[in-house]
Amino acid sequence: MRHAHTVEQVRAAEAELMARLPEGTLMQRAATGLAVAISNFIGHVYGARVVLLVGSGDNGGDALYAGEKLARRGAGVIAVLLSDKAHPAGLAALLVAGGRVGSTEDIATADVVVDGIVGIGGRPGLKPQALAAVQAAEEHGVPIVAVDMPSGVDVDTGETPTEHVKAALTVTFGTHKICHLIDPAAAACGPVHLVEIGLDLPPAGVQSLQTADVRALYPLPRGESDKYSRGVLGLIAGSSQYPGAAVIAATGALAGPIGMLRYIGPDSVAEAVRAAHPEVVAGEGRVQAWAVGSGLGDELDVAKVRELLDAEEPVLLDADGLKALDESGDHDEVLITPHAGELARLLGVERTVVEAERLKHARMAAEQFDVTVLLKGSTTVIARPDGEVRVNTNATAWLATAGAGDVLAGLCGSLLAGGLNPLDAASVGAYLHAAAANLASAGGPATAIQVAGKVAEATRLVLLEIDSGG
Ligand SMILES: NC(=O)C1=CN([C@@H]2O[C@H](COP(=O)(O)OP(=O)(O)OC[C@H]3O[C@@H](n4cnc5c(N)ncnc54)[C@H](O)[C@@H]3O)[C@@H](O)[C@H]2O)[C@@H](O)CC1
Ligand SMILES: [K+]
Repeated sequence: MRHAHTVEQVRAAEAELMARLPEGTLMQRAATGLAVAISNFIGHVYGARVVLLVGSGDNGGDALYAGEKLARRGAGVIAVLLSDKAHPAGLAALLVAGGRVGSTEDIATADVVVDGIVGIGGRPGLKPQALAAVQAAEEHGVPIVAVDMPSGVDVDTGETPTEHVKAALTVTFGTHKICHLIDPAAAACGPVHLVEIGLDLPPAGVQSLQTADVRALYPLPRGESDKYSRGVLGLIAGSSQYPGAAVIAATGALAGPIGMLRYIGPDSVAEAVRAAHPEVVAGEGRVQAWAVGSGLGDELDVAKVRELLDAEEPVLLDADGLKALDESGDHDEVLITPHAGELARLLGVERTVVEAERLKHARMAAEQFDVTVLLKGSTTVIARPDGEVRVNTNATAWLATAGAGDVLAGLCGSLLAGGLNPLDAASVGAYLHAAAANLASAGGPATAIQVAGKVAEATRLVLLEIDSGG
């Protein structure tokens, strides 16, 4: 599990640890890890040209001490001081090691720029001198390694209301922060490298499943399992307008853990589903969970969906089905899978607002409708009504293709029917969906059906303990 803590949690853990260690120990741990990560990033140290952007806080201190270590190994290190309060001991150490103070002009010929402008003490945005330095790096194509996080992002929300650094690598300390996992800030981090500094942290409110977590949660068939005990999913999807959605959702569902899929919908669509998957049973019967909504268009039967929402079986509500959701009733076992536009409609706000503040709106909808929300996007945010959040960060941008959401709905529905609770079904489903997309895409385009076709292989790799980069 990858954990992301709030600034307040990190500060408390740091204070507790600092009280037990000699002064400066934590910063030395951070700076040592940072220097190693920078040297790995540029591939050589001797003769490398490193420019540090140094703000007024300890984030700048980390950069200065890392610069000192690189200078001792023969790098040419130049500090651009963005404040007259740059960490005095760190600056002295850099100068003793042979580094020097320079200006924004030095950026043009640098191999790497180190962003020590602000860390967890920073407010969103960049002041003019910092912005000019960052723009110089961008203009000259010099990669930026961010210390702790790209300066200018909102650390605790992942929002980027104004100018911020776009890093090629982020080196963070002790734990991940929320901005590393939630877009749009996550997209500005590049790969995130975690340096352990020994913090003792409380449970995190935002987490991200890794391969081992998915393996531990996945519902496995047992020796005595039959098609019913493995779980039966009822699928209500597709319409004369969008028959393909039913076929694609069924493909996603059958790639999950269920023993049987029942399809309920117009005869012509049922025929298409059974032509693609002869094993599907058409018509009502006992199910362990429902997946409702993909491609229903205006054939949505609101009364029927509300009846299902009020019944005991877990329900996944997708796409057009979301129009049947209201705030009344007990929705403990309901999982909704909107994209930003659908969530915006549910909450009565603009889509752009949801895209800019994804964590906030996923949590808001979860609380307001008393459901688990899976907000689709480049990073998928899954929020429970009690505020617990899981994030899936590994999707390829090639997954933004028609029908991909139907695959996800079928797969998550299948996991619900297999016995997972909505939070686990959503997070395992999002992980395997992204892993399947990575296999299907392999760096190029892929259709939704091709993604669905790779879910079984992605699952096999997870169960065999092979990290497929999902
Ligand atoms: N506290 C610790 O034990 C450790 C801290 N570490 C580093 O220390 C950082 C936190 O240091 P600080 O608490 O000093 O905070 P920062 O280094 O984030 O800097 C805060 C300072 O920047 C100013 N500031 C805020 N927003 C700004 C903006 N947008 N533009 C320009 N200036 C702005 C504030 O007035 C404040 O003086 C961490 O992110 C991490 O890099 C690491 O060394 C690990 C150990
Ligand atoms: K930074």
